[in-house]
Amino acid sequence: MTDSFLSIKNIRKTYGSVIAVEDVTLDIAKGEFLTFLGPSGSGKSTTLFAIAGFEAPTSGEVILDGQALLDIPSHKRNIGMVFQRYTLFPHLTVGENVAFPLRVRRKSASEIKSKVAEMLELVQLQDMADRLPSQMSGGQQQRVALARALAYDPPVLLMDEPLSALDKKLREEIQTQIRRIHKETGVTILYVTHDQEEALRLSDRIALFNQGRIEQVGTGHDLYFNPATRFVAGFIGNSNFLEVEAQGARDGRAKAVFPDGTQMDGVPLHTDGAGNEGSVLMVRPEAIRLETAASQGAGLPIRIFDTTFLGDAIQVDGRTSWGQTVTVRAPLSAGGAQGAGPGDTVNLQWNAEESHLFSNG
Ligand SMILES: Nc1ncnc2c1ncn2[C@@H]1O[C@H](COP(=O)(O)OP(=O)(O)OP(=O)(O)O)[C@@H](O)[C@H]1O
Repeated sequence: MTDSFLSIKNIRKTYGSVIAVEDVTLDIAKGEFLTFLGPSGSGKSTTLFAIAGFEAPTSGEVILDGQALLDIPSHKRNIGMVFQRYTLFPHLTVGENVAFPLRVRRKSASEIKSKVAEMLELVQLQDMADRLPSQMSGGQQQRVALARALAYDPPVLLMDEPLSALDKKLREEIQTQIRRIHKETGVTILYVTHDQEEALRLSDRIALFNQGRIEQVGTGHDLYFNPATRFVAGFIGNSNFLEVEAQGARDGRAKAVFPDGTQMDGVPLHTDGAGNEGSVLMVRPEAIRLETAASQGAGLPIRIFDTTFLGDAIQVDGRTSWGQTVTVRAPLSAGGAQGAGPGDTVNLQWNAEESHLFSNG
């Protein structure tokens, strides 16, 4: 990305012998909504805290709008923050909470008044200015925290799992509000979550963390359809991983040869990250078509051991001749399981470019 607004360069953080963040480099555009997604302990919060100034990284640089941030103390970085635990001042009303950062910045009384009104309207809490935080629900408190963080028009807003304490329905409601507020204000947002659905719903781009590194950065679409590594393919959405040999690698593609001799040409080939042996072919359950043996279609034969009705689709679970389990999601609109059930053998087909080979060999 050429128009980098926030640059994170080679951030590394160690605690004694623990490597919390190994080496993170990332450019974020002005107005972008970028999410750090990844399993617990993968280094998301540590990276965010380095930008916030709560924890100095062991090495690396952070540049915001041309200015080096790491030598500036946290409270002078002018960055907005919203965290998991409600961090409102309990003895101040909602209005006073939102006014707080403006008072610290010595804004005039009239400016504070109009800004507080504007912010409460933005988070749709205009009728609650006089309440205390303890008189509000968790979701409302997080919206006040958001209003307070945005009150002084920070160039960047950092959010660390802000919705993880809320139930699913409330989370989805506030996600919709966060999207709207991002559109209306144009603020650059860095958001941390371990919930892939939340990341897909909110983000322009996602940086997927694993063991202190970013495995891939891209749109949700990129990560879902073009995963760069086995880890990305396994973390986002559902995938089948099948044992395979990759042969005749050429121009980023190879032939997949399964243990039963079934072959598929022209599968996109990726060199996988460290820690994985051999080769696997990854294919999504919904990318697979079923051919019943009667139609004599080619493909990878499996023996079905279970079918499940999912409403709009049938889930078909089967086993290859060498004992690997495969899951297929067969839409009813495309004929569902084609009349096949447990005990039947069917052939699986898919377009080569809708699968991926990950290989270290
Ligand atoms: N103060 C600390 N002392 C020692 N190790 C730490 C410290 N803070 C974090 N770590 C370790 O650094 C690694 C990264 O932690 P971090 O909190 O950044 O992960 P995360 O991806 O944000 O996880 P979560 O989703 O659980 O918050 C973890 O292994 C963690 O145990």
